[in-house]
Amino acid sequence: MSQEPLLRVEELTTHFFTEEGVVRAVDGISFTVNEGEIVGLVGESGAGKSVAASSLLRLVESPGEIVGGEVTFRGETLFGVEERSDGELVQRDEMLSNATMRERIRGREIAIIFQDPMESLNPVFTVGGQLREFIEINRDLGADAAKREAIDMLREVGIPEPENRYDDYPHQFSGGMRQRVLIAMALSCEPSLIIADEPTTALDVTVEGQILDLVDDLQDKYDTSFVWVTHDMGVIAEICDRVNVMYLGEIVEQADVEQLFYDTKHPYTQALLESIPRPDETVGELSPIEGVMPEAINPPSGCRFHTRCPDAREVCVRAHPDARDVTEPGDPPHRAACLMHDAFDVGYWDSDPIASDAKAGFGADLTADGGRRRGETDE
Ligand SMILES: Nc1ncnc2c1ncn2[C@@H]1O[C@H](COP(=O)(O)OP(=O)(O)OP(=O)(O)O)[C@@H](O)[C@H]1O
Ligand code: NI
Repeated sequence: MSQEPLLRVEELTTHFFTEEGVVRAVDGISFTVNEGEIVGLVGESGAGKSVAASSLLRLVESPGEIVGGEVTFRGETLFGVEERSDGELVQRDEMLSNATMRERIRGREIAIIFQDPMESLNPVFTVGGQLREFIEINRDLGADAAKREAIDMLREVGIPEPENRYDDYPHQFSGGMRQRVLIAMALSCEPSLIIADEPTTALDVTVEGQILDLVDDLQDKYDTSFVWVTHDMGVIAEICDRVNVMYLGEIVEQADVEQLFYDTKHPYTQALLESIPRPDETVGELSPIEGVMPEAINPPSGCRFHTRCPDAREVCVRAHPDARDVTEPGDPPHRAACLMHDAFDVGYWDSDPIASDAKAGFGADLTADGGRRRGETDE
């Protein structure tokens, strides 16, 4: 596509300056979102997904700071720094002001939905009242028109009898219903982009499935683009068009969902895929990822995944792979940051394999399911 993407993220870098050291939460990530696309950001806990999501809207709080890179939305600069001749990083002139971000971008053009609806809904006000007020403020509608719109939106996201539920308080709604309310709120200003940070993670699978179906339908209807944050490859498979796999602040693989699942180019993606049930495999083949993700304060040298990678070789300890083009002929663009690909040409195949946590089984009891090792899964 030659068209400028809706959202373009280049080398975005967000660090936390803590007493223990600098946490490199997001360390130079680049990706795009085109009109009408659902783009996934997937990785384990601590990978940097949430920090990346909030960085897009400049919502990072101290001691965190966006220290590099660029974010543009429809060609406008949401964030951008440049290096002055004396080496100092300064904000670019065209970067939108805080007031513009607050008044025009956030909520209106780009909405964000968080995992916990109770953080976004005020428990002392009614659900309908909050939705109405949000619509009044952001769409310059009068109270009556905003109320009608609020009820329509509640109906749209599948709240039964919305006129009757309008005056209920958040605690009178189930978790799934509250999440639907947040989706209604996000959609009510007809934004071009919605950033969703694990909005279905706290829900049971049935309700999660219903919400993902709803998002799919609404996306078709409104042509809204999404950045969808999740740690769950199953969710990625269900709704995403393109996917970015994150590990320790970096994007290690980037591809269309089809290629990511069936022509996987990074061992970390492979490991994530092996840890979820797939319709084409039996449950017995499930294996949790070995080891725990290291700290982002002091990431491993070379490839950050080498300490857990089943394919790690000596060269992986030394050479840091930036993502490169590994697209197969005839396929859509595919990038991966793994030294085993020809694109890197660092002598991976001549390098000696090393023992990683994965091979030693070390740290296996720290995996989410309480320590089954590769090959020990239930039949
Ligand atoms: N306020 C903070 N101060 C210091 N470090 C932080 C802060 N917030 C996040 N981090 C660190 O940034 C890194 C990325 O965190 P982030 O919340 O983005 O991970 P995530 O991928 O969203 O994980 P999860 O799936 O658990 O939500 C982690 O190492 C985390 O400890
Ligand atoms: Ni998160």
